[in-house]
Amino acid sequence: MRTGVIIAGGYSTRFGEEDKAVASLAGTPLIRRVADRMTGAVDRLVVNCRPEQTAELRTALDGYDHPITIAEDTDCDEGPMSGIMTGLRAAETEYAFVAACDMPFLEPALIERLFERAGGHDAAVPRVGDGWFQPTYAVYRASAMADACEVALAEGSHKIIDPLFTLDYVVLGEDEVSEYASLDTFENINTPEELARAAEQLR
Ligand SMILES: Nc1nc2c(ncn2[C@@H]2O[C@H](COP(=O)(O)OP(=O)(O)OP(=O)(O)O)[C@@H](O)[C@H]2O)c(=O)[nH]1
Ligand SMILES: [Mg+2]
Repeated sequence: MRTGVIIAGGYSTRFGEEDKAVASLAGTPLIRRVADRMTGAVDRLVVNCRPEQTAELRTALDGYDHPITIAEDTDCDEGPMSGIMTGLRAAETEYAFVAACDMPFLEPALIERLFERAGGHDAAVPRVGDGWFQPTYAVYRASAMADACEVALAEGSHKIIDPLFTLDYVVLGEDEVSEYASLDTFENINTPEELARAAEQLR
């Protein structure tokens, strides 16, 4: 059994007034597009958000066969690492794929590969280009990563990559990633302009 965790507790400040998680990407709420891209590779979903987002996100995610657990932040605005921790704590499977709510071009084949490569380790994470890790497009052993995030947060770190470095992790380099996905798969949406461009790509 595999869980897909979507992190959505951010404030979308670059996006503007609207919560980007529910902004319309070619007619579909962004988070629903992300869930659509995940459901082929996982059995259940966990969505991390702030309590005030829950109703709207549930509506945006209505109608899936996959069970969906909402994991609300108790400490809000603590950054993505805190969201990953909260989401992974709610996962009931050994391994979970984690993605941000603003990555509409997730590739199920690459998600599958990340699960395969994580087996027997604590994490599998892509690294493409100039050494950029993609910790919000990675598979984790849920309890190990949640514990590592808790330690990092307690130490005052908010750098999302810090907990990974304390784990037994496998890196998927650009060559391996490219066998499964185009590098656009890591694109994330921060502004209305980027959302409009993503809609163009989907036409
Ligand atoms: N739980 C939680 N998730 C967060 C937090 N900050 C960001 N995220 C999530 O982490 C992912 C990447 O973050 P950003 O692209 O910076 O999103 P954001 O913080 O909402 O947007 P900006 O305010 O424009 O930076 C998104 O899925 C966010 O929802 C936070 O403080 N708590
Ligand atoms: Mg942010």
